[in-house]
Amino acid sequence: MILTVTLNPAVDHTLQLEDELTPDTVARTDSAQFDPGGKGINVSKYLVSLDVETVATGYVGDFLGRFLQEELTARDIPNDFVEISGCTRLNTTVLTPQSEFKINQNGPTVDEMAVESIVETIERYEPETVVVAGSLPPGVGPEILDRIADAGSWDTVVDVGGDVLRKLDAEYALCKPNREELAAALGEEIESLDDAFAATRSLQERGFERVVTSLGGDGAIMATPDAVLYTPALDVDVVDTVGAGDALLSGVLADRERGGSDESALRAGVAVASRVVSVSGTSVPPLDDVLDHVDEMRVTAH
Ligand SMILES: O=P(O)(O)OC[C@@]1(O)O[C@H](CO)[C@@H](O)[C@@H]1O
Repeated sequence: MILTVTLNPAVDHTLQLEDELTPDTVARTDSAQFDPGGKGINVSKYLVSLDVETVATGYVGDFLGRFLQEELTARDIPNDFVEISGCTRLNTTVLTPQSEFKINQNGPTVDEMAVESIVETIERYEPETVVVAGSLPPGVGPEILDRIADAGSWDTVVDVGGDVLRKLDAEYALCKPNREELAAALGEEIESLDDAFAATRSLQERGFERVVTSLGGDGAIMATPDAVLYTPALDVDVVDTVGAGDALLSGVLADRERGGSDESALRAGVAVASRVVSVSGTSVPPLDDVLDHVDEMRVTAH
């Protein structure tokens, strides 16, 4: 079972505008979409649709926290959250014909006591894999990741900011940065695909068993102890890219859970991400047939 930990969940508010935003002018729209979100929660949402057993945990508070839990339960996403006193954040995406604007709140402050409650929640489920994904809320430092990774015999997967990645000491089975997070983790510029291959390998050598780098429209890279693999993205119409990295990670984890090879896990990740960018916000498109043609996808070694 894959348990996801979202330390800083969000309600994702998505607004679609027919015109570009203009300063000092009121924009109006009929569309408003609210999805339970935050990176780990999204992974659980996609895993449920991929038929993989999962539970989502993390910190929630106040009316947006209640909304988030109710929505997950209504969508049959198993969840078990730790309640805190602050209010869960509202993250807003504005889609205009030309652009995608994303505004994330920093989130409520979490106190020391709540750290142990999360560890106890994880232990209760005895998961094989724990995925810790998304930003750290105010009050919580990178130590929480090592605490979670060292608390049990599960494989720990991290999808956190590049500066946080530099501060980890425990053993991690997999790390999923995007291009910017990879650059921040290494303190290097990543301009070309070749730079990204070398940087993914460097991060893997710094203590992660595997690193999967999401490159948006350029596809994804996986560095394993033996190889650096690359799969280009599929050619699809993109509505918005919110949740694409989470979808990539879900595909990789779902395939690994079924005993797939590194190549097939990378293909599955790119296939799921390519499907998720075709819907707005972090809603879940049908994923039951998404892995049907992955064998036809190209994987190259670098
Ligand atoms: O502020 P963070 O935690 O880095 O990212 C949060 C977030 O942008 O990530 C998800 C998409 O990946 C959204 O559901 C959510 O709003």
